[in-house]
Parts: sequence; structure tokens; C-alpha cells
Amino acid sequence: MKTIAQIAAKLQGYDPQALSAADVNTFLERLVEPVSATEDLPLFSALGRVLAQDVVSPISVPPHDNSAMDGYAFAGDQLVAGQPLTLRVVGTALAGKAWVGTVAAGECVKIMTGAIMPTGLDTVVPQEFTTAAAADGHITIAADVLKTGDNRRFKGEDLMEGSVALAKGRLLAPAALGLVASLGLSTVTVYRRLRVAYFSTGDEILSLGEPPREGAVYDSNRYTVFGLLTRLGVEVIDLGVVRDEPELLEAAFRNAAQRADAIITSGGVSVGEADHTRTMMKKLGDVAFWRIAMRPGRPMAAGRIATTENQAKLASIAYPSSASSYQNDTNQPHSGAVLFGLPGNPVAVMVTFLAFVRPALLRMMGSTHSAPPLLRATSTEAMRKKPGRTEYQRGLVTTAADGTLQVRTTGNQGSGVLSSMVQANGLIVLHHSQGNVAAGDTVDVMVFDGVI
Ligand SMILES: Nc1nc2c(c(=O)[nH]1)N[C@H]1C(S)=C(S)[C@@H](COP(=O)(O)OP(=O)(O)OC[C@H]3O[C@@H](n4cnc5c(N)ncnc54)[C@H](O)[C@@H]3O)O[C@H]1N2
Ligand code: MOO
Repeated sequence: MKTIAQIAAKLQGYDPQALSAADVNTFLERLVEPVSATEDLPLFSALGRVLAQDVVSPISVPPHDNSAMDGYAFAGDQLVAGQPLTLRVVGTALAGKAWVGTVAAGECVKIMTGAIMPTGLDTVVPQEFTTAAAADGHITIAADVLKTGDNRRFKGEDLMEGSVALAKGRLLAPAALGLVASLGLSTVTVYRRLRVAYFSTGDEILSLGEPPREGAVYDSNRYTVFGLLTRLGVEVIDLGVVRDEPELLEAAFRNAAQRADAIITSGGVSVGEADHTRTMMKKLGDVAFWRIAMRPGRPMAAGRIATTENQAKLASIAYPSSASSYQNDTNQPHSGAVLFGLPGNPVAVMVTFLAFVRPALLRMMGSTHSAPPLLRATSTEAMRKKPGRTEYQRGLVTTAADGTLQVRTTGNQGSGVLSSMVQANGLIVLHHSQGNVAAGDTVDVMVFDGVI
């Protein structure tokens, strides 16, 4: 396990006061590791979990060559271009058991969808392409309606026995559950569920149920983060609102580090004066404080908070104040819960979660899932953008009259304004080196569906 200083030393041009969004992800990728414990789960309990072992197919799917249509099976070499073909029906192959018998030239077998192809036959004509001569047991296939091999499904065309059906690191979605079931397997080996603790900090933050008071705001971050974490399938340890008092903060961090793999907090990571959050993060852990070249979500902290057992080891870590002094740091590796100290502003919390925390947590869950592709849409409006930082604008993607995708922003983009986040169905990502956007330009959008 690497210390913050060791990771920082490896990052070219690491500057905690002006870190690009891409560098944040590189940093976090090095900071976090997948959990190691695994468990065997029945399929119905495995949705959203991550495979800890390859699923190797014990059988071939389908197990036999079979028919894709209700119709007649025959040897396709009898088809002649431009001519109809008349065949005598010598039996019926039903789904679920093999038809026994031989089929000579000029003969065919009536067959149902999914029934095993009789030996030597390779083609199925759907019933609708045939005419049956009344009562004499013959059918006629119209000219040029099919070719040899049509409507035959091959043994193993979905999966061959012994092949890897699903690789370790795969997040189990509905299709994957179905695929595992098609192999006859009732359980899968998955990584244990990740445990993530969350608390909000700040004296002005009210818990629901408290009466409103001047200067105070209700805690919304606790609910957005709960939603984001729950969608990710982790176990959420909710620690509520923690007031800005050293003893309370210390107890909350220690409790969280004991119980969770990762701790997420909101608030107290900027430069404000009455803030013990930063101080406590430094005291209890190995933490970097960043100013990220992005909007919203500039200030953020990341690192590790020690559990009580390894507290002594962590306490000996020196905290260099500049990037250059990281180079000489030779601290030993240590363990502890990973910390994501998010800024307090409600939209900044969601944006930093989606941009950085989510990919890091997926990695901790054992997932090898790469980031979902960004969608490209035409901006219906001009947007001012300074090169040198990444900006995330709340956007609403719709389908234009010509069927292409278009996007507009959803109003007030202040980093505390949740209503424009609610109206959005994605974040317009204006990349680090990108400049102003003109109406009609194509932009990238991180869509929420399937993510949050
Ligand atoms: N001199 C500077 N001031 C600020 C900077 C800066 O770089 N230099 N950055 C600004 C930015 S950007 C942000 S974001 C905030 C982040 O500050 P903190 O992380 O210390 O957060 P707080 O000050 O505690 O809160 C900011 C804001 O968000 C509201 N908040 C906090 N927690 C919650 C919650 N759980 N639910 C709802 N709303 C919450 C809080 O009331 C504040 O309005 O710093 C800027 N300042
Ligand atoms: O970064 Mo702050 O999060 O813009 O509001």
C-alpha cells in the first residue's frame, strides 16, 4: 500500500494546488486497491456485485445444433436456384428430445423451434415459406426463399464448454445473471460488498427534523451521497451530521475508519477558519489537500484515515507542505480507510463523486469496468469556458426533430444550486484544454441514466 507521498512522487508535475481532473483520477487509481474477501452468492442475490473469479462454462450453450424456426429440416444441398423443392415429410422433431431416424434425399422432418437438428440435416425452412399438398405428406418450398444452413443454430454458438463466459472483475448486470443461469450455475463467487461511511460536517448544517434557524441549511449532501452510494451497490454506513468540534470529529473519523473501507465527508476542506475538519484529517491520517483545476468542486481531500490499531504508525508521518518535499518522504506503507473529503457545496459533492469517487469505489469493489462512454450532443447555446480547467455544466439532453441529440444547460449553475441538477439528465463535460463553446458545437455529456 502506497503513502500519499509515494504516489505524489510518481506523478509527473504533481501540484496539489492545481491538479487536473485527469491527474486526480490517476492519483486515486494508485491510492485504492480492490477488497480481497470473497463470498459465494445465489444468483438472485448477486445483481450489482463484482465477479471475483472467471465464470467458466461447464456446458455448451446451446447444447446441440437446433432449429431457430418452426418448419421443416432438410439437407440444403438439394436447393437449386430458381426452382421450388418438394420434399416428403417423414417425421416430427419436437423441442426437448432427439428425433431418431434417417432422412434420405427428397425427404424432410417437421421441426419445432429449439428442437435438435436430426443427423445429417443442416437447413430449416420456416413453415410460412412452404405449401403443403393436401394429405399426401409432401411440402413444397418456394423458389429462392432460403439458402443452405439457414435457420440452424449451432451447438455452442452462445458459449462453448470450457470457455470463459464472464471474466473476473465483471459487474453483474441483468444480462450477466441470465447468462450464468443459462450455464446451469446457481451461485457465483463475488467480492464482498464494499462498506462506505459518510458524514456531513459544518456547524450550519441542520439534520432533518431540526427546526430552521438563521444562517443554517438542511443537510442535503447526506441524501445525495446516500443515493449515489446505494445505486453503486455498496453498504452505506450513515454517520449523520458531525459538528465542527475536534472531539466529535475525531470520534466520527475513528468510528468510520473502524467500520468502513472508505469514508466520504462533505465540507470543511477549503481554507475557512473555524474548520477543524482539515486539522482532524491531518491528525488522524495521511491526507493530501487539493485545489483541482475544475468547476465546480475545486477543493478536495484524499488519502487514508488510520484505524485505532495503526494510529501510532500513521501519527509518525510528516506532512510536507509542498510538492517537492514529497520526493524525500520514505514513510512505510500502512493501512486504513480511504478518505474522500468532498467540498461542502451540494453540486460540487455530486460532481466530485461522479468524476472521481465513483471510479475509485468501483476499483475498490474489484470491478474492471471502464468509464461509460460520453455521449456526443449538439449544444443549443454558447458557453463560456476557460482552457486549463475541466467544467461540468448541468445539461438536459433531448432528441431534436431530425433525430440527433441536442443539449442545453438547465439554468443557474451555482455550485450550491440543486434544482438545476434535478432538471438535468447529464453533465456537459467541457474538457481541460477546451475553450468557449459556440451554439451548434458538439459537446461531451456524461449521462446520468445507469449511473445515478
Ligand atoms: N478563499 C476561498 N474560499 C473558498 C474557496 C477557495 O478556493 N478559496 N473555494 C470555494 C469552493 S469552490 C467551495 S466548493 C467551498 C468548499 O468549502 P468547504 O468544503 O470547506 O465547505 P463548507 O464551507 O463547509 O460549505 C460550502 C457550502 O456548502 C454548504 N454545505 C456544506 N455542507 C452541506 C450539506 N451537508 N448540505 C447542504 N449544504 C451544505 C455550506 O452551507 C456552504 O454554503 O469553499 C469555497 N470557498
Ligand atoms: O468547487 Mo466549489 O465546489 O465550485 O463550489
